[in-house]
Amino acid sequence: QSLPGGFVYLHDIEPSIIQDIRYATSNNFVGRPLAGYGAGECVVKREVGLRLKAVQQEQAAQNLSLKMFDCYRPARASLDMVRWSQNGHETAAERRYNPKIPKTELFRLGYIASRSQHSTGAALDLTLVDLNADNSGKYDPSKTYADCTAPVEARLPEGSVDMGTGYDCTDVKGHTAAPTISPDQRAWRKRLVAAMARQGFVNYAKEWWHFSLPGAGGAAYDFPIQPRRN
Ligand SMILES: C[C@@H](N)C(=O)N[C@H](C)C(=O)O
Ligand SMILES: [Zn+2]
Repeated sequence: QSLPGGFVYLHDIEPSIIQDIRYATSNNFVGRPLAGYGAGECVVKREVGLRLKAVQQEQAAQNLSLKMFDCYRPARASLDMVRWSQNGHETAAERRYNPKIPKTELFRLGYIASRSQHSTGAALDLTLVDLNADNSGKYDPSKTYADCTAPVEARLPEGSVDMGTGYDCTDVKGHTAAPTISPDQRAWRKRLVAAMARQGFVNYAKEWWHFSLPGAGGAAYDFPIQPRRN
């Protein structure tokens, strides 16, 4: 199954990496699947995939795994995010992701890009999973969770280590060097940043979960993400 532009399915390179591609589901800040996400599959440039495999192999020795939240993002999905930010209303469920900042400000403040590096295949959103921990908590759309800056027990469950905020928490607490997190949370962030850096990935200071591989990008793509064939 060939993809355009040298993209591959991460599962075909390293199936042990956990994938929870949130923009293919309703469990994200928009509250519905985004345009172009026809399947919850992490699609990456081959070089990016090989480096993720190396990170995964190193972490597996400590009983940890990477968990991908977003990989290649079709350009139409970013335009969908722009339209969402301008739709004139904000729900309580949406504000769980941006409790202090109106959604109309998220682009200007750099939390979402209208032309994202994700569309070039050079950017990734991810976290770490402790394979020894109880990761059984599942997101329940009928539940009212606390916002993404709340203690982990009160936030929506993500089945991953406690990084101090949930994924896509557009808040100063989500900044990688935020001073308001606990020593354990800081240690997890440092661990992820260091592991990714050893394979050349660079973290984005405003989002502990967002990394890019300098030089891996190039043109932005808009092909939809489709189910992987076995
Ligand atoms: C929206 C968030 N997950 C993200 O990836 N932000 C960066 C800035 C982007 O949109 O490229
Ligand atoms: Zn990102």
